[in-house]
Amino acid sequence: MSKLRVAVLGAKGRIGSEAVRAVEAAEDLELVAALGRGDSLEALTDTGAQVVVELTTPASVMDNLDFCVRHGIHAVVGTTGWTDERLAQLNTALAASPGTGVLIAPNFSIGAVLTMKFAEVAAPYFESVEVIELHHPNKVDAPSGTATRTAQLIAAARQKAGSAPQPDATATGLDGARGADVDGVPVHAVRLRGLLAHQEVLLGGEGETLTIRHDSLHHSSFMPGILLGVRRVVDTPGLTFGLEHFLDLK
Ligand SMILES: NC(=O)C1=CN([C@@H]2O[C@H](COP(=O)(O)OP(=O)(O)OC[C@H]3O[C@@H](n4cnc5c(N)ncnc54)[C@H](O)[C@@H]3O)[C@@H](O)[C@H]2O)C=CC1
Ligand SMILES: O=C(O)C1=N[C@H](C(=O)O)C[C@H](O)C1
Repeated sequence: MSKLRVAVLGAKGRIGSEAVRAVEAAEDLELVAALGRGDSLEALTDTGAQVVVELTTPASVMDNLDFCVRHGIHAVVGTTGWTDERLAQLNTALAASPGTGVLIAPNFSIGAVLTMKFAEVAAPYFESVEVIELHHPNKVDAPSGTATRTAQLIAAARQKAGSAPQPDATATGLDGARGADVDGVPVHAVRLRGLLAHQEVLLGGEGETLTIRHDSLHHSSFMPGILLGVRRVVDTPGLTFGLEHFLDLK
């Protein structure tokens, strides 16, 4: 059986360099391009890449995906910064390129995907819920894509269940002290040397709290999810948002 031809964008970055090694080590995949900032995207078509793993920056991802989708190259995207407007733009591009698949995964690690799922399930059973994400200080975006997605899933689950707004008597204080408001869920971002990627979901009810915590201790935690995405996206046209759809965890 012929190997899937894979390219990595952001190949010199923290996660991109790990992804290069993971693709090289996979027997069913062939790394045909490893591109960094300033490299021409023509290398993707020249080398016949079938799937691109996009791990760059929120500022670069849209142009890169536009090129891939226009050329019928599937993409597995870990880069953050997704908004409704960006997703609509991507969906429009995909509609013009039937058969092309794009997976956007706010987080590729199985523990983080499960954290989101557990938080979604638990959220309607508690009065209060807040998200704290903790990352290395070189991260350019805040809050993290994972925390934003977690808060959105929590908010949707609470709305569906008819949950009341969260109790919060805060009337005065410093701007930002209560975190960012993502669909009514407070999200707090910590940047600390020594950390990699961590998240806590704090849930509180009468006389009890529940804490769901996940820690990515090494970039290797994201590799099984990236490889799964590469293998599945080629048979999944259109936009898939969240690795849970490839884990039968919806
Ligand atoms: N979904 C997930 O599980 C994960 C997602 N990420 C996300 O992946 C992205 C990258 O994270 P890091 O590796 O930590 O950042 P990084 O800054 O270490 O790496 C990004 C790399 O992309 C390169 N780059 C920028 N524009 C480019 C372009 N147009 N073409 C090719 N390369 C380009 C940069 O020069 C840099 O080497 C971030 O958005 C981060 O949040 C990171 C870890 C896990
Ligand atoms: O920048 C990172 O490191 C990470 N980014 C992703 C995010 O913003 O959620 C995934 C993970 O948290 C690591």
